[in-house]
This record gives sequence, C-alpha cells and structure tokens, in this order.
Amino acid sequence: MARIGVLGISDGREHVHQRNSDFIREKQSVLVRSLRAAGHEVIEGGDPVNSNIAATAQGRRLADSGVDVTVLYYAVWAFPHFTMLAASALDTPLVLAASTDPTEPGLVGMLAAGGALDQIGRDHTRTWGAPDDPEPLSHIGARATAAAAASGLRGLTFGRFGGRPMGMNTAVANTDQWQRSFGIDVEEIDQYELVLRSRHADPGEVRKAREWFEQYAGEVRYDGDKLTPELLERQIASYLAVREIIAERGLDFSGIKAQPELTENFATMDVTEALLNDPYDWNGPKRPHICATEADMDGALTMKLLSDVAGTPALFADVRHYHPDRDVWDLCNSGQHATWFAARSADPAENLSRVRLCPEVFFFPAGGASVRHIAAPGTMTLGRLTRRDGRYRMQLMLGEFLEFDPATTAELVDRSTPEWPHAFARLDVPTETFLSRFGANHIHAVPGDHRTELRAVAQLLDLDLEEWTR
Ligand SMILES: C[C@H](O)[C@@H](O)[C@@H](O)C(=O)CO
Repeated sequence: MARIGVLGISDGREHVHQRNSDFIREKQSVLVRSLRAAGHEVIEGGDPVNSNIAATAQGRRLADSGVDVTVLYYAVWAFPHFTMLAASALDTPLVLAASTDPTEPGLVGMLAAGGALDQIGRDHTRTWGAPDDPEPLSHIGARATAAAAASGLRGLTFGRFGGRPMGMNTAVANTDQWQRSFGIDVEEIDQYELVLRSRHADPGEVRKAREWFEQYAGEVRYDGDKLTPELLERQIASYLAVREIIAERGLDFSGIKAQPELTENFATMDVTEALLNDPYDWNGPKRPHICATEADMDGALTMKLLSDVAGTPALFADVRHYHPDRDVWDLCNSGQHATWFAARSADPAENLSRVRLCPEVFFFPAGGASVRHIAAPGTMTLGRLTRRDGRYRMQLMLGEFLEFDPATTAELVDRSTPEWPHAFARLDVPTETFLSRFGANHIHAVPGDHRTELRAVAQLLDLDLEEWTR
C-alpha cells in the first residue's frame, strides 16, 4: 500500500489565512477521506501552511514519516515560496493538486507554485478538480503506486542462482548499474547450494506437497522415466531449499539459471519457480516471491515492478511464436508460468484443476515436471525493461489474453510445445514493430491496464519509455 503525504498550502497574510483556513481544511478532509477510501495510507502535514517556518517544518515531518509521494494542495491562493520550502525538505515525487471551486483562486495558487518549481527544474505533476473527483484521485493514486514501486527497489537484494544461462546476455545486467540506478544489491549463489540443501528437505513436507499436486492438479502425468514421484519430489525439495536460502540471506527476489547444469543432471526448476511465484503453496496463502527462470535479471526486475504495481503475481514467458492467421502470439516457456495464471483465482484448487504436470521434453534430460496450462483470458499489461547501449528503457504495451475452444487450443499448442504453459496474446503493437525492436526473448505480464503507473515508474527511475500501440 502506498503512503501519501498531504500538505495544504495557504496565504501568508494572517487575516486572509484566518478567513480561509476552515475552507482549506474542509476541502482537504474530503480529499484525504477519498484517498483513504481508495485504499491508500494518508499522512497529513498539519494545519494549512501559512508561514515559511511551517512550510519547512511540515515538509521535514512528512519526509520523516516515509511518504512515497507528497500532495501539495491548493484550495485557495497560496504563497508559492511555501511550496518551495516544503519541496526542498522533501525528496519524494510531488503532485500539485488544485481545487477548482471558483469561489477561491486555488488554480492560481497551483500554477504559481508549479511555475516556481519549473524554474528550479524540480519535477512534479499537476491535477485539478473537486477533492472527490475521480480524476485527481486516480492521478494521485497512480503516482503514489508508481513512487512506492520505484523507491521500493532501493535496498532490495536480488538472489542470482547460477549465472548467465546458455550465453544469454539479455539475462545478465551490470551490478554497478543496478546499484546506482535502482539501489539493488545482487547476491551470487552457487546452484550447488540448492542441490545440497534439497537433499535435507523435510520428507514429510515434500510428500505433503506431492500429494497436494496429485490431489488438485488436473493431471500428474507420471511416465516412469522423465516424470516419477521421486523427480517431482526433487523439484518440490528444491523449492524448500530455495525458500530456506531466501530466508537465510534476506533475498527479496531471485532468478535461477537451471540450464544446462540442473536440467541436464538434477531436475528442471519449473515446479520450483512456479511455486515461488504463486500466491500460495500446499500450506495455504503466502506472498509471491518473484523468481525468473534462466536467472534473467532484467526479467526479474520487470516482474518485480509489474507485480508491485498490479498487486498480483507476474508472468514470465518466451516470445515463442506468432500466428499471423489469427493475429495471436504464443507466449510460452518451459514451465515458469505461476499456476495462478491458469484461472487467476484466489482458490488454488480452481487454478490447479487446469494445470497438468507433464514429463519434461528432450531439452531437459534430467527430467521433472513442466507446469502446463493456458493463461486465463483478459486485458493484460505486457512489457520489459531492456537496455540499449547501456541505457535502460521500458518497452510497454497492452494486450489481450485469449481463450479458444478446446480443439483450437489443442491445435495451437501442438504447433509449439504442448507440454509447456502458454498464454495466447493479441498484442497492441504491429508485429513488424515488435519483432524489429523488442530487446529480449522474454516478456512479462500482469492482468489489467497499468500503463499510467508504469509510465510514472519509467519517469521516476529515469528509464526511456518505448510504448507501443497500433
Ligand atoms: C528449451 C530452451 O532451452 C528454452 O529454455 C529456451 O527456449 C528459452 O526459454 C530461452 O529463453
């Protein structure tokens, strides 16, 4: 939940302030109530600011309370230097919000303060309307969500299990750049640690998890070779091992290389990664732990931001195929999709009933289960942080996940790899543009349209924004 600071700015003439302060308080309390009703935590600076001393003191107080964004509120004509002093005490993003009640010159106050901020190059956004109008509320909410996601990266630790998989440069980022641009530290973990610890996983828990899959999954397709109860248990034990390492080293999100060492000699990490990304496991609800397969650093970073903005798990997929006859992309990957995407239900049984655990295919001699399902339909926000010549850019678009009748679905999955999870997507971008310019093999998605928040994230993190539409 984002934390929003609100500072009402007033007039420096005592008699005007006396006359107007109730008016400001009234408008501001409607704004604060409406923001709280929309699910945000709101902290008010105090009485409307009518002096330089109050401006600095209230700015400092809000800064100390750790707000993600500060709203400077103009219900009346307000002395602009109060805004400047408060702003200088605050390093949060600023939103200037004006009341459009024409009985008082609130808009004038906002424009004067905004101009002064422009003159010193202090970024801010502006919004206006009645304090309970949907437009200012959604503007402030989106900025707050974006600011919380962007600043929430600072101080995080990414756990990198393994390293660059199969020569995939797009999966590897510069750790100095991550530290400088996002404030994220990268902890390197040898995959051997995962193997070693999986051997000591609690056998009772591992059995319980296997039985949970056997009871709730649409199918567990044991074949006596690539998928046996023992191999499935090894994948579950790997999940427990990673959980243990996450807790021990304080990892906030992670990536697992897997290919080729684990997939040739141990087991695929598909079940492990799906369980990490899911909002539940066999013991009930839990927080998703963002984990990217192929230790894809920028993939994991994108998933973290998408997930924080949307409040849901994030999808990881290969851009596998485009069906021109249907204008549909097959977003597919060996098994990384969280099972939640199958029905996007809070009830794991509903999602798992659409999941088939299939024996792994020829790429992965060590075997294990792939987590096969078709992502549920709906509007999605898709994209990825990619790099061009050392600079980060956010490549962003809207799309629609589609559902086909069973015969068409079978025909489509059979044309790529039927054992793997698929999301059939119509992307709001010309194929030519996407294939010529998308900067990676992996794409990520969350349900809903979160482009407003993500545009703000790009601005706050100084990412170039490359947004596509048809
Ligand atoms: C089977 C291959 O090794 C896959 O892992 C490959 O297609 C990828 O997923 C690349 O992102």
